[in-house]
Amino acid sequence: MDIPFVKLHGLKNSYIFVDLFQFQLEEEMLAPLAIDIADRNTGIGSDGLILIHPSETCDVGMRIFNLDGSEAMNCGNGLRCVAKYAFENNLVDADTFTIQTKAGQVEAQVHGTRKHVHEVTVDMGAPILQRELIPMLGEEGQQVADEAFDAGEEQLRVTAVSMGNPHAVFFVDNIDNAPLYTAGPVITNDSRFPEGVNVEFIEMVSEKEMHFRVWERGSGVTQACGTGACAAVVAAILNKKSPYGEEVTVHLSGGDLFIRWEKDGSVWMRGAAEKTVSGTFHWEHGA
Ligand SMILES: N[C@@H](CCC[C@H](N)C(=O)O)C(=O)O
Repeated sequence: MDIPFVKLHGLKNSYIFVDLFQFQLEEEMLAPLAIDIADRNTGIGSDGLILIHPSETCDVGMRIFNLDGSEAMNCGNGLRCVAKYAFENNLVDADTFTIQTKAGQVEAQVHGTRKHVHEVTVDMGAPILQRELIPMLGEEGQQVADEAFDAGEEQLRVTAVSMGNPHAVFFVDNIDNAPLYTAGPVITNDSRFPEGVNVEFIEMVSEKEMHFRVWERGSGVTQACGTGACAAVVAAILNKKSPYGEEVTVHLSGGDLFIRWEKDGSVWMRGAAEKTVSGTFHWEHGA
């Protein structure tokens, strides 16, 4: 089977995109295709697969599969890439439009021209803070902010936030010493998070600036995570390290994102999206 694809990335968090406006895939193909196409040794190489599809409720729809073939409900960097692709390929009429995700609807505004969108702002909606909705086991009805968290060799404090997908945020004094490769793969599968969790380590530089590293559920260490950056800024505000309503610069391994959380309202994400490669993936297993 020959599958047309485009590779885009948001701050080097890269995905292979298949446009289902033009090409059809069967449901049972999606998880195995994600594993094969994203494989860095035998496939194209990326952090996962994203499908851009027609939607009955929004201008365009997005589905995201991690490197291990698991499907996630949301992807911030993916949303900016989908917005860039949709506008540059005339799938949408205006520079502001809606995108359907499995976590709900968001609104994106592209910055640039039909030939080249360089930046996208997304209204990511309100964060979900109630423990059982993240979901995280424990006493229901409460927020999880600065709670003691036994991670085996590490005694940490967690703030848990869902941006449609679950995030466990840990503040550290020095990002270079964060236990990303040791605690990351353990916490992501911790039974206190029944659906797994994305794990973020944050060093605050000032009220409006932070360093960020992530171990993503289903993909491992990536260069950036858009929903993770949103969750990190929400966590900083819940812990009174940052103010409501002000843009916070998040320094990720792959570049910067600009995040703002309005009190009792939406989280706004602004950042780059770039296209690098396009072509046809000849998928032996799909033949
Ligand atoms: N990189 C993404 C998040 C992708 C999904 C995540 N690994 C999950 O399983 O929830 C982003 O930019 O938000």
